[in-house]
Amino acid sequence: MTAILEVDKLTRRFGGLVAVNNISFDVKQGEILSVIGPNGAGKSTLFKLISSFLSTSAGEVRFKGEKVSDLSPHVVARKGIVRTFQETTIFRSMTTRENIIIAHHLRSKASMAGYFWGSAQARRDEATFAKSADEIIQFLDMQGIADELASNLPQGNLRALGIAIGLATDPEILLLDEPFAGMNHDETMQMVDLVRSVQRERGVTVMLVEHDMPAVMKISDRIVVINFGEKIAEGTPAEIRSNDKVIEAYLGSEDDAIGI
Ligand SMILES: Nc1ncnc2c1ncn2[C@@H]1O[C@H](COP(=O)(O)OP(=O)(O)OP(=O)(O)O)[C@@H](O)[C@H]1O
Repeated sequence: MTAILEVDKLTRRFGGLVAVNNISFDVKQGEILSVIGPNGAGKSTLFKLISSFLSTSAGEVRFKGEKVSDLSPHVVARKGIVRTFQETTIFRSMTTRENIIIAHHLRSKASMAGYFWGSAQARRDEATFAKSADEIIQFLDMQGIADELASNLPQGNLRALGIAIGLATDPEILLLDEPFAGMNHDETMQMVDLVRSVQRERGVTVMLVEHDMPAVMKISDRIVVINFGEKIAEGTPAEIRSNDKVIEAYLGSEDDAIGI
């Protein structure tokens, strides 16, 4: 598999603190790659650098060979690197379907003025977006909550809506920030299946940051482990599970053991 994303000697400092220190790894087209590490290891900072929500101190990120670090976040998102947050921006007073339709505007061809005046392009986009939203709703099996207000949805459904919103922007790489946080076992396993189907059936490359080790071990093709801002290991779940440096990093940390 070829690399779709290259993280090359990436560094980010906050004053005297080096939150991400000279980290390099590749993300292969179509894989699910998890980034793990104890609390404060630098995972969120790494994600923010990849999605350009933070500027780099040194090094760069390349998407299909082109440097994307230090561009503005919306430019990076339009190129196809889309980050969903723990609490993705969901309009609570809108329905599931309306939220997904709105999210499509990131890839809209019409200008804002076009929307205001109801241009032909804007009308074409609206029809396309509504059709695509229904297709995403079907794909994620959300028909039962399509017309429900987001404010009425339980946590698990909101998380799935976050993925739906991500898909609406037609991503090539989806960055998921703690997709299983706060979920019980059954909800987590449903979410694991959902993310797997996004990868398998829609060909989306997925990167995720997560603390839930059993879920990480189940879902990941490969795992990158960071500690104190540095990469300490990279490999398959089986390799990571038995890696001495990883076990040592997790011993005495607040996180659960590596899930052996
Ligand atoms: N904006 C900031 N200004 C100063 N320090 C920061 C900033 N953001 C993160 N840090 C520091 O950088 C280090 C890495 O933080 P980061 O949030 O990336 O870790 P993490 O691995 O995501 O942690 P967690 O698992 O607890 O979410 C921490 O010491 C944190 O306090």
